[in-house]
Formats: sequence, C-alpha cells, structure tokens
Amino acid sequence: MTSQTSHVPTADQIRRAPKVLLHDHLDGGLRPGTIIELAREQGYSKLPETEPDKLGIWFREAADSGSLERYLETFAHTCAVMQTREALFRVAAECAVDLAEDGVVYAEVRYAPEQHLEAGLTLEEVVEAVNEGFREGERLAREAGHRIRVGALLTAMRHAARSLEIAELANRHRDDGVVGFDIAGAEAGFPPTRHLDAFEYLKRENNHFTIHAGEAFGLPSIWQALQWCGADRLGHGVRIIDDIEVADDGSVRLGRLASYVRDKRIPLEMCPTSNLQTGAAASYAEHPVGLLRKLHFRATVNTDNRLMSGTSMSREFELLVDAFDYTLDDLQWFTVNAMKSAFIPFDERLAMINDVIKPGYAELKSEWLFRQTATTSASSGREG
Ligand SMILES: O=c1[nH]cnc2c1ncn2[C@H]1C[C@H](O)[C@@H](CO)O1
Ligand SMILES: [Zn+2]
Repeated sequence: MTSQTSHVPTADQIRRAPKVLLHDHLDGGLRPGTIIELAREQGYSKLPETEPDKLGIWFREAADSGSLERYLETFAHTCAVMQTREALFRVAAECAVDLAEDGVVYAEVRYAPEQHLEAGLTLEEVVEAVNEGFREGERLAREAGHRIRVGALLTAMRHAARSLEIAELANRHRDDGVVGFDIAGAEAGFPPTRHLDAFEYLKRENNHFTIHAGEAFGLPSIWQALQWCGADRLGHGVRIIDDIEVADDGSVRLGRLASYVRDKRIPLEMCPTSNLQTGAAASYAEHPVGLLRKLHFRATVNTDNRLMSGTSMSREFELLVDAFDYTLDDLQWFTVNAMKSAFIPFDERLAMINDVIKPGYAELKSEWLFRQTATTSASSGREG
C-alpha cells in the first residue's frame, strides 16, 4: 500500500518542492546564451563555442576531467565576461530568476569580487552591482509568481592573498545583502590556515563563514577549517567519509573528527554532480551523502556550478532520489537542514522553515490522496 511517507516524488513534484541552496557559484551558473551575448558585446573572442547548446556541452565536458584544477580552468571564460557593472547585474538577476523558477526559495550565492576587477571596477562596485542584480532578479521572479530570497557570500581565492580585504568587504556589506564569507580555488597546496587572519577578523566581528574543504584534499583540510579557522560550515566536506569505518556487519565507527562534525551539527554543503566531475566521488550511488544522511550528519544538497555540471537543485535531488530511493520526507529533511544552516538570522530561518518549507512539503505529500480519489471516481464512472 502506498503511504504518505513512502511516496517517491515525481520530477514535477521535485521541481515544485521548496528548496534551499547554500552552495552555488555566481560565475559557475551563467546561461550559455548570456555568455555568448556578453562576449560579443565586450569583444571577448576566446570562447570555445559560439552557439548556446554547444557552449553548454563544452563547459560540462571540460569540467568532467576528474581533476579540480582542470575543472577550475573553465571559469576563465565566465569571469572574462563578468567585468562590467551591467554584466554583473545581468548575471546576478538571471541567477535569481533561474533559481526561483527551479523552486529554490532561499539561496546563498557566492563569487570572488577580486576576479571582477579587470575592466577597472572597484571591489565595492562589484558588490553593489551583484546585490542590485539579485534584488532585480527577486523582483522579476515575484512578477512571474515565484518567491525567492538571495544572499551573497563573498569568496576569497585561496591561492591569492586578498582574503582579509575580502573579509572586510563582506563585513562592510553585512546589512546590505552579503550574508557571509568563503574561500575557494585549488585546495591541495593552499590550506585554509593561509587565511587565518581573515577568519579571525570575521570571528571578532561575529560574522559567518564557510570554507571549501574536504573536496580535493582530505581530513587535514577539514580539520584545519574547523579547528584552526573556526568555519561555521564546510563547502563539500565529503572526505569526512575517510574518518568513518563501516564494518562487514554494517556497524559504524566514527573517528574523532567525524564525531566532532556530527556532534556539533557542522553543516556539510554537498554537491554530488560536481564531486563526480572532480573525482571526489565515484558515482551517485557511492556518494558519501547516502551514508551521511543515514548517520544523521547535518547534510545538505547543493549545485556548486550549474553551468559546469549542467544541473539544478531539482536535478541534484532527482539524481539522489534515483540513487537512494529518497522520498519527499528525505528531501524535506535536506531542505530543513539547509535552512537551519543558512547565515541569515535565526528568527528568519525559523519562519522560512515553518511558513514556507513545511507547508510546501505538506502540500506535495497530500497530493497522492487526491490523485487516488480522482482515479477511483473515474474508474467507477466507467463501470457505472
Ligand atoms: O568546487 C569548487 N571548489 C573550489 N573552488 C571552486 C569550486 N567551484 C568554483 N570554485 C571557484 C572558481 C570560481 O571562480 C570561484 C569563485 O566563485 O570559486
Ligand atoms: Zn564550490
């Protein structure tokens, strides 16, 4: 018998379900058609393709190498066309519209302001343009019947040396759409402790930050991010699986670090498709999210780079439903986890959970009742 809780969601239900996205890069989510138009307007001639479908495929294939370093090379093209106020505004607005259309109700979208200064913008101007774009996108989404709230995370590149400056920038804009800070880029060789002054500054300011850690590099990176730097969340964090032993009889033993992550409810911003592309996981079925969800880690599901992974929040959920037979209850669990872990104030997170997320899933979970009633009356009608 079908029960409410065992209901396997359809693709359409997944799209309509309220979703929360904590890990999405602005420069990894452009529409291919927009890249082509911006390149034409700005005289950027190095795009590998000039037709939107082909360019989308090019990004997915180029990012599919199994190496984080090669994956990151593809961002040269997106950053190249995001150097003016107008371009940043457009990309941010389209990002909010696209996420809203996919059923995302709350998103934290990150980008590295230092990568958008080539045409003479200042760091402040970059942040202002992106913030204005997000507000415009929220407005356009509302006009189209969707509700979304987007916060920005400012990223510092881990190979560079501007993290304190970017942390200060994030802090200056904390009441103006910037909800936190992050570091990203190649992980091996660039440990989080290189940026300790930035993290210590943010802690003194009672501000929030996440750190890309445990993606291309393992436990030492996660340990540093948490115990030296004090990260509120882990970007990816999938390699925490290296500190978990599952015996043949199914019993599980957590090491000290994995226990700490679970006990302290440290949010893991997991991005399944991205992890497959960079070699951090072998397949969806083997992705650590399956075990971590079972063990009640504070796991969340994210897109990372929608362009490079050819994905969306709905698609990531669909892939996990296929791999792990997740129900709407599982998807709600991931969504509530993400909302609890967001960087906006507690009362606003709670209101999102109680007034948007739970009612949204309750509505979806009730649909099977009506579908069954409709089928019954239709068939009894035919019989009569
Ligand atoms: O998954 C990632 N790991 C590390 N760095 C990343 C990842 N995805 C994107 N980035 C980098 C490339 C972008 O240019 C930068 C800022 O969004 O962050
Ligand atoms: Zn990322």
